[in-house]
Amino acid sequence: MPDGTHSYEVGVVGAGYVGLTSAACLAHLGHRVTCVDVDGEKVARLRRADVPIEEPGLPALVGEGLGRGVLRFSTEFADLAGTDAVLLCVPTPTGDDGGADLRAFDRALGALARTPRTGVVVVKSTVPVGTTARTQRELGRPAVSNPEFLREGHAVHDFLHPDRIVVGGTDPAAAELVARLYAGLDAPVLRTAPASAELAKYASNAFLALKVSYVNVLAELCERYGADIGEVTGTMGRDDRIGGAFLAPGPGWGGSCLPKDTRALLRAADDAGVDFAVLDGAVAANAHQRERVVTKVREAVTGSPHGSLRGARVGLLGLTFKAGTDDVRESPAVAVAHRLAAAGAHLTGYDPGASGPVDGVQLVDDPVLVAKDAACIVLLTEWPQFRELDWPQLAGLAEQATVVDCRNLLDPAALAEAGFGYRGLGRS
Ligand SMILES: NC(=O)c1ccc[n+]([C@@H]2O[C@H](COP(=O)([O-])OP(=O)(O)OC[C@H]3O[C@@H](n4cnc5c(N)ncnc54)[C@H](O)[C@@H]3O)[C@@H](O)[C@H]2O)c1
Ligand SMILES: O=c1ccn([C@@H]2O[C@H](COP(=O)(O)OP(=O)(O)O[C@H]3O[C@H](CO)[C@@H](O)[C@H](O)[C@H]3O)[C@@H](O)[C@H]2O)c(=O)[nH]1
Repeated sequence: MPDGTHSYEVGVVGAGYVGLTSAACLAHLGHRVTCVDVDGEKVARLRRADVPIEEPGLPALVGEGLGRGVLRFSTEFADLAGTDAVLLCVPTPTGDDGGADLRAFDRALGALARTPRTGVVVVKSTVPVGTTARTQRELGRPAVSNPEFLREGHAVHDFLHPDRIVVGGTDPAAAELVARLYAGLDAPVLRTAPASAELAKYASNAFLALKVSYVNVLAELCERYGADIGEVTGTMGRDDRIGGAFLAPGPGWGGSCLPKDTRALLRAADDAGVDFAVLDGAVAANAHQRERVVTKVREAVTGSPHGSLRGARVGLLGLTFKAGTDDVRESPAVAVAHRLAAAGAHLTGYDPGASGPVDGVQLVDDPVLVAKDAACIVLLTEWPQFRELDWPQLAGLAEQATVVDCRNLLDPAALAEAGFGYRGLGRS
């Protein structure tokens, strides 16, 4: 262990993006970690160091932990007995009323209640305000809110190099123990009330959503007034108060977190009788953005924003919700695909990482093939390799097609030279 740090017995519940990353990284930081998941098949794979998700650096860390005997996987909560702290990293998806569905979380709490000697309960799942206090009451042992801010595709890096570590607890000894789990990291530890920690997580994700919606509407304005979105955001981003990140227009924000957390925050605001119209607006703008992409495809194929796509061949580049992940949960690319399919288009799609089939899309294993007989190619995910495609070769397969570049990834001049029409977002 590095100087000033202590090795703990740590339990992790849930071996997904957050749980598996936390387990492997905490083992790397010198703790002894037991990770429990209800999915027996996943646990069996992990015991063989076979990591089921695409995250750079994660297979190496899992292999390292298993090899050193400081990381183990189990389906049994009983194996968490004797731990100093247990991190809850189970899903909290959207429920029927838009708020967080806490059924998996409550099942994990029930199992933990029946497991002796499991120390501090660390709430890492994103949960509504009050959940950590309720956990402490129900289990009769200290609970601490410790929200996670890692991004998919950068999970290991973000876990090991966080901007901040939030520790929200009312029991000083428990909060101190949680802070010490991360003693090997160079990051400020923010001690807060549990409610503040819980709300800060939702507030951060909703603010990111707001920022992207803002820029997507700006891109539409740029098109109307002949301005260039890259020049506009380049200017905005130089202002430290605004910051240059999260200013890239796209087909809308998606993924497993921003949409569900925005809905949960709106539900919480509604329950509290607080008008959060600014966030309602961001959600509406996000739905509009998908329609805007479909309208661009109609224009590209028929010359009219209202033209029919029935029978039109459309090629899709990218299906994941962003580049660098295999995750298609709430992917805007998939949402656009479903709208195009409903409008009668025949869809071919390619993605270098997507983890499964997408309804209505015929998947091909070579990106060039999406161009075959296509009237339009829609670039939906910003995989950098799409820039390097042999665009003249694609143009040869597609007769007089237009590329709708929903990530402003490509060079319009190079595409024109290859023989493609080009439409980006907020650029001419
Ligand atoms: N994915 C992210 O980038 C991210 C980042 C920060 C926070 N979060 C939050 O972290 C939580 C987990 O998200 P995730 O993306 O890691 O989920 P995930 O779906 O990738 O993984 C969750 C895992 O929990 C397991 N599980 C479900 N119920 C269980 C139970 N009762 N006992 C034991 N295991 C159980 C599942 O089998 C699954 O392997 C959510 O609250 C999410 O909002 C996610
Ligand atoms: O300038 C931008 C930045 C992002 N996006 C889109 O916004 C969505 C979300 O992207 P990102 O935030 O990178 O994805 P996640 O991996 O889901 O990470 C978010 O959600 C996690 C789960 O809560 C948090 O931990 C992270 O801090 C938070 O960034 C994706 O569809 C992106 O394509 C844009 O369109 N333009």
